[in-house]
Amino acid sequence: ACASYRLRDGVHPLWQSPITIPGGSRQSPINIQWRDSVYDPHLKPLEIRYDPDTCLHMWNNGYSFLVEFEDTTDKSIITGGPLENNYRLKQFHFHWGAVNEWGSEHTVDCQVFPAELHLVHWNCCKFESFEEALMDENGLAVIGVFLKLGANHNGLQKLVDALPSIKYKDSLVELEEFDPSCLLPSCPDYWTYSGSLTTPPLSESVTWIIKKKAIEVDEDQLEVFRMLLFSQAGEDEKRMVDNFRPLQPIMDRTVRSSFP
Ligand SMILES: NS(=O)(=O)c1ccc(S(=O)(=O)NCc2cccs2)s1
Ligand SMILES: [Zn+2]
Repeated sequence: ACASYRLRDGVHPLWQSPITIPGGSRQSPINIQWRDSVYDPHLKPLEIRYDPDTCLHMWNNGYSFLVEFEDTTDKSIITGGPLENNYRLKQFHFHWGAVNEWGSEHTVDCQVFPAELHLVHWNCCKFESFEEALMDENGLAVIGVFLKLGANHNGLQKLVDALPSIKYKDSLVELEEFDPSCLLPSCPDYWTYSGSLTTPPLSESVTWIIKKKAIEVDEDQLEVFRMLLFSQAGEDEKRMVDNFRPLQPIMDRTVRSSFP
């Protein structure tokens, strides 16, 4: 197990609820032990087709900030990789720390990153809606991308510039087109495993696809994430930081890699 600054068991400050659920056998996030992952030569390349015109708005939901997409057509989908069907993009969001020393949800060989991006998709072949897909073990697919400190990320800056307008919980700002592909590393390599949502309802319905390569963002960009608030306008201000769930036990799961 990883030596961690993180809260292990008990109550997580973010949700004031137990952070492990009784009977959970495939909870997320987990530590990905590189040497324990198994190369699966049958894994296909992930196919990602996002249409920037499906971008709707960005809002602060009191856990993170999320960019939501119009998911009534197959305009923005992923397929291939470990997936049997097409999955429609619904939203993406981030998790980050109060400081650069931690913030990601998943870790690799116990290495934490300052932040992690999640692109959330639902199985539009088998279900009519995200809410329906949420209830099925193959209902959701989330792509995880680690953020590391480095150069300013030009594509991310467009979102960063709009964050001050959604400082408070439940605030929203319209976005014109945004192409989330700019937030993906060019390297196709990924790990994949069966897991769950990392916030309530913690549904065990997620095929996780964790990109091996991180994207670079600069410190100023992360500092703008940290000026968001968990709290609503008029409440006493609670900075939105450390919105990550502690590591969960891998139980009897195997992480597969798309690369040898
Ligand atoms: N971290 S994660 O990708 O496993 C998700 C947890 C809940 C999700 S949600 O799609 O139900 N939206 C609500 C949200 C809550 C927090 C950020 S978004 S996505
Ligand atoms: Zn997330």
